[in-house]
Amino acid sequence: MKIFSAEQLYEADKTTLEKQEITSEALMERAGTKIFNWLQKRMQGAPVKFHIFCGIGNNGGDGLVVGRLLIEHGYNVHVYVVNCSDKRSKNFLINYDKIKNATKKWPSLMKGEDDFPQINPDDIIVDAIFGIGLNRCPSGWVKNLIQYLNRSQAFILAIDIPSGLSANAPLEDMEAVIKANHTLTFQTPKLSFFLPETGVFVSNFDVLDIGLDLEYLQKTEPLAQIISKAEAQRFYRTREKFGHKGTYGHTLIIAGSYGKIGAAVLASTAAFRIGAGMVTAFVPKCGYSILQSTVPEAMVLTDKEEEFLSEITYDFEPSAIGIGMGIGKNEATVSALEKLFKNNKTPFVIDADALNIISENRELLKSLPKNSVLTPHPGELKGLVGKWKNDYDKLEKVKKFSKKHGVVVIIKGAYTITVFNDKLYINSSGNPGMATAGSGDSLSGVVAGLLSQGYDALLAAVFGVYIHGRAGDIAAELMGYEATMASDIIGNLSEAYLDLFSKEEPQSEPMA
Ligand SMILES: NC(=O)C1=CN([C@@H]2O[C@H](COP(=O)(O)OP(=O)(O)OC[C@H]3O[C@@H](n4cnc5c(N)ncnc54)[C@H](O)[C@@H]3O)[C@@H](O)[C@H]2O)[C@@H](O)CC1
Ligand SMILES: Nc1ncnc2c1ncn2[C@@H]1O[C@H](COP(=O)(O)OP(=O)(O)O)[C@@H](O)[C@H]1O
Ligand SMILES: [K+]
Repeated sequence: MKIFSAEQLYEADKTTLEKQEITSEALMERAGTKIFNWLQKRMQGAPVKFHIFCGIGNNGGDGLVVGRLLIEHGYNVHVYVVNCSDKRSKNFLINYDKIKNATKKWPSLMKGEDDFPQINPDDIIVDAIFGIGLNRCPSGWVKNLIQYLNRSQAFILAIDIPSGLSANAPLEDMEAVIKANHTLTFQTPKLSFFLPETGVFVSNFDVLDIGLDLEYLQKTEPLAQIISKAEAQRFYRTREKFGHKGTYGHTLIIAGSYGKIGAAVLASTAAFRIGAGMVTAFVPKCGYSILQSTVPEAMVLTDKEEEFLSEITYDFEPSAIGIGMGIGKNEATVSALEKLFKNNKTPFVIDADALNIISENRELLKSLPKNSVLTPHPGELKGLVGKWKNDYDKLEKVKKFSKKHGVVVIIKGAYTITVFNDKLYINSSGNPGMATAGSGDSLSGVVAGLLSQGYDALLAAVFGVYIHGRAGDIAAELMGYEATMASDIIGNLSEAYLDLFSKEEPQSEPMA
């Protein structure tokens, strides 16, 4: 699924009106009806009280449509106009008249704090104050209203986007945003939903298809692409009947130091489970018997040093190298890394301490093999690209870094984002149960294992992140978030593969 900017959505809106020969009023009715149907399906006429807060633009117009439809179906509804300006939009005004014709209970005009209504914790708030047309931070009594609604404990359903949040621009005032319990967004989710600073205001969301022009949506280059099952299915490469272990490559995992040999175990196992034909682990001497007994399928090479890596030598041609997990930052390791980078054209996955070493020895950036996949968590990323002002600034910095060094960067976290040049791929799988030691090591093994099977760097990154997250989801379904450990994620890579082509259970009946 594509993510479009607010500007592109306005353009899509315009194209839709022209091509479908409908009025903007009809499109708003369509959008409001979708919201109403969503609510009706869940509420089934329940006598709960709805408070609908409408701004004076088209987001407010949507709120008025929802209010009218709820009233017509007998719900207990109170509609408020958050009257922050006289510049009401045309479709707001049309729907303001329509709601006045539908009920004697006209919307209340709010002009300040004195007009704030009483809201009980078991009421429902519909937030239609601002949509994607937000052009400045909410301030004054409108900001106070937003805070008042957030404090109410009532369930907040945001229309299109929580009011105060921009679709694709940074947040200026954290205190002036609706903290929605659920958001119903039109046509495509907005970029802000997926970034840690702004995503917290959205929590859950559903996308409602309002039938914007398909051709426009298909041909327009999006801000970002969401990777879910449908995309992952397209990336998957089938195993050949006459394939042999050589066909699926030989992954070299260079990892571990004294006390952190587990990182090598996890990455090597993950590389096998994702389908690498062979795996060799290169570890300090102290890792030898650990590797041989925990991953008997792997071959093991050891450094001359007992506790850390100092000279990386091997006598075969790996098809991919995963390096850095748990290696520490010993001086000897730094020069071993430098030599390895300079003398290699093998596809690399670079993780953890290898990233920290690069950050602290910037000249290493020059010998970074092109098309490497870098897998930083936020702390490691800061070392690579410097501090950022906000999440949007972070994305720009990473795009620049990716372009300059010709590498793929996986920004790990909830909604891991893979960046290649100026393209963004947002992962949809994964869960907070994966916030556990070693889950990053297993991701590095997964991506290295895919590279060695011939997936190119970008595909290995994007597909690997999806499958890893899906394995984490399946693990968490079985064990719960808290109990999930990195080895459970690896153990469920098999299920994640099988799930890729399993028939989807129907999740809900089609909307009325
Ligand atoms: N583009 C589309 O495809 C569709 C959009 N629709 C709705 O239209 C919305 C966008 O409508 P609009 O462009 O009218 O914009 P909004 O309704 O989001 O708000 C814009 C209005 O609020 C004012 N405003 C913005 N920020 C403010 C602030 N901080 N304090 C006070 N006033 C502020 C603006 O000056 C303008 O008058 C969408 O979010 C969606 O809900 C739907 O009706 C259906 C189709
Ligand atoms: N809240 C979350 N939701 C989804 N995925 C998460 C979440 N927290 C962590 N993850 C995933 O878990 C992995 C953690 O990696 P990392 O921090 O490097 O762990 P470690 O260094 O301990 O191996 C990443 O793939 C990340 O995307
Ligand atoms: K809103």
